[in-house]
Amino acid sequence: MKEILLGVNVDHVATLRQARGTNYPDPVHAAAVAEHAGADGITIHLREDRRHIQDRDVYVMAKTLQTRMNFECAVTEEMLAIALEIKPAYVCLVPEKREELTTEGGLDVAGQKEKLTDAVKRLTDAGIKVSLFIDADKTQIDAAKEVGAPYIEIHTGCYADATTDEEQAKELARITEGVKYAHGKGIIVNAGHGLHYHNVKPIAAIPEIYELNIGHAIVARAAIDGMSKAVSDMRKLMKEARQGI
Ligand SMILES: CC(=O)[C@@H](O)[C@H](O)COP(=O)(O)O
Ligand SMILES: NCC(=O)COP(=O)(O)O
Repeated sequence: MKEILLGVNVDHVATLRQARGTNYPDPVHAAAVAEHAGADGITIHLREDRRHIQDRDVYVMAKTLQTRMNFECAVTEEMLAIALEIKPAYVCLVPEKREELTTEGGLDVAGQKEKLTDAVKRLTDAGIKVSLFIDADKTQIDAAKEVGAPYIEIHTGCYADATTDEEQAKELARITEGVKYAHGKGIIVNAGHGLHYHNVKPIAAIPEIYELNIGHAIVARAAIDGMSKAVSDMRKLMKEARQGI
């Protein structure tokens, strides 16, 4: 069965740095260690409120990453200008609310097709592969196809936040159906948000998923075991899931 790729999100290395306004820990350093440990790519989310990743981190990583950058950002002129300047391999357009603790849901593509068609075209014309961070919802998947996005990233937050086995099974079924529906339409399907060492395998086992973007849980594990082991342990779980172990 095809290997599933791992994008390591280093946002929360920057959260620890911002907590004290120091210059350590450096997400640039963390990204290099994650790449050495086998990460297939590095994801960073430059939020409008700069609560964790800073502009400096983006510009430095644009020069130092050995794998590839998945630049997550809101659909604003400010962020599109930065993306068009650094030209990362990937841009993932995500919804953002300043008051949110973390990303709460998927982008409403269906409700802003014209704006997203324009953003996707501008980024694609610059040679950037565009992904849309959406819920496992057929209307949103159809809209993603309509606006020309070659990739989507299915939001796995409700699956991760489920409080009962029944709810988690229902969310897994919903994600699985959405992944297969999108794949059937020729979209390359990633997934992420809230995945950790005890819930990743059922998602990684979905054969049509191309890549998982995982951050908070890896950074948390790195605080105990180090980034290298945190990344290699996650990759091992994902590989086992694909092998049906
Ligand atoms: C879009 C997504 O799921 C992640 O990038 C998530 O946003 C991590 O960053 P926060 O924890 O700041 O939301
Ligand atoms: N798009 C998901 C991501 O980049 C990481 O989300 P999380 O693992 O930090 O919840």
